[in-house]
Parts: sequence; C-alpha cells; structure tokens
Amino acid sequence: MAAMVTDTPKLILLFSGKRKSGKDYITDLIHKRLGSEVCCILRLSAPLKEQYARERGLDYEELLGSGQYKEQYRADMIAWGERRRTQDPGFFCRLVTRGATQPVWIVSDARRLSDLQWFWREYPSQSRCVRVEASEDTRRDRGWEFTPGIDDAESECGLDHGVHFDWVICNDSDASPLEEQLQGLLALAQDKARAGVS
Ligand SMILES: Nc1ncnc2c1ncn2[C@@H]1O[C@H](COP(=O)(O)OP(=O)(O)OP(=O)(O)O)[C@@H](O)[C@H]1O
Ligand SMILES: C[C@@](O)(CCOP(=O)(O)O)CC(=O)O
Repeated sequence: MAAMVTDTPKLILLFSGKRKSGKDYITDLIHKRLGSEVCCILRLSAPLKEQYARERGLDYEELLGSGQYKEQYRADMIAWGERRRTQDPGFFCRLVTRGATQPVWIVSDARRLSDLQWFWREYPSQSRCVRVEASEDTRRDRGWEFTPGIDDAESECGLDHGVHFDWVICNDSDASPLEEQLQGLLALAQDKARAGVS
C-alpha cells in the first residue's frame, strides 16, 4: 500500500485526561485500528522525557511506560518541562509535530491550555479535543494514588474547565465498550484520511 503522505494533517485528535484514565491505552487502540499509514501518535512528553533522562542518566523507555518508575520523577519532570514552557509554550508541540507525515495525528497527552492553543492556532480546522475519563476507583485499581503537588496542579487540572471536548470517552470497566464509544471518531479519521491521500 502506498504511504499516505500529506502536506498538512487532515485531522488532529488532542487527547487529555487524568493520570491512569487510560490515554495511552485508548490512543494505542485507535492507532491499531487506523494503522501506521493513516495515523501517528505524538506524545508531548516524549522529547521532555528523552532530554530529562539524558541529563540525569535515567531509563527513557521506562519513563515512557505506564509503570511506577516514572512516578518517582513526575514532580521533577513537571517542573523541568514548565521551565522550558515558560520560555516557549509551543516548544514541545513544535518538536513532536516536526516530521509527522500521516494524515491523522493523535496527540496522546495534552495537559495545558497552552498545548491546545498552539494546535488551535497552527491547525484551526483540523484540531479536535477528546477527553478520557475514568473514576477515581478505576484509576486507583490501575495504580493511581492522589499526590499533592501533582494531582492538584496544572499538569493534571489545566484542562478541567473552559475546554469544549468534541468527544468524551468513559474508560471505566463498566462503561460501554470502547469500540462502540470510538465509532464516530474512527469513522471521521478514516474519512479525513481517505480525503487526504495524495
Ligand atoms: N480499558 C482498559 N482495559 C484494560 N486496561 C486498561 C484500560 N485502560 C487503561 N488500562 C491500563 O491502565 C493502566 C494505565 O493506563 P494508561 O497508561 O493508558 O493511562 P494514562 O492516562 O496514559 O496514564 P498516565 O497519565 O499516568 O500516563 C495501563 O496499565 C493500561 O494498560
Ligand atoms: C512531565 C510530564 O510530561 C509527564 C507526563 O507523563 P505521562 O503522560 O503521564 O506518561 C507531565 C507534564 O508535562 O506536566
């Protein structure tokens, strides 16, 4: 199959949600459904973690994973990233979008209004916001524990208010099946990708 290379993205899905709500799980699922020709996952935290790991001699792959390893560094990584963002709010957005050629981009970890504003400004007609929600009980079952300074700070709460979400996905064990909840979003992505093939 020919690569679907497009000049600009046709659709950008900006995912946000609390820790352990399942952002990575759901964006991975969408990626599997659409395939690597159609979409790519962009993690705003990836270049942050890469540089942070390099400076401190840490395991970058572990920082990217969903285990406990990254949690011991989270507060410091947030402060490290915020120093960078204060100088240049679009710094990580520019880094991760550079070289992305698929028609559909999935940003798995929008956390701040400045992240959304950057995409709305650069790609006003393509950007859509998706919220992943899960109850505190579900998140606790996945290893979450309320941590002051993290769960009550901008990194977790920056998009709690004032954002219109185009889709809200409920990722609790008793919610409707994800495949069902993602139907509209997947259909739109497939339409946009088809329309965008060059
Ligand atoms: N619907 C689901 N079914 C089964 N396991 C799930 C589901 N959603 C999430 N999980 C599991 O819960 C854990 C946390 O999910 P995930 O890493 O996707 O959350 P996250 O929102 O990306 O968290 P963080 O912000 O901490 O990176 C992972 O081990 C993941 O596999
Ligand atoms: C430091 C930080 O990028 C960590 C994000 O890690 P994760 O998406 O929860 O795996 C959070 C932030 O940018 O505030």
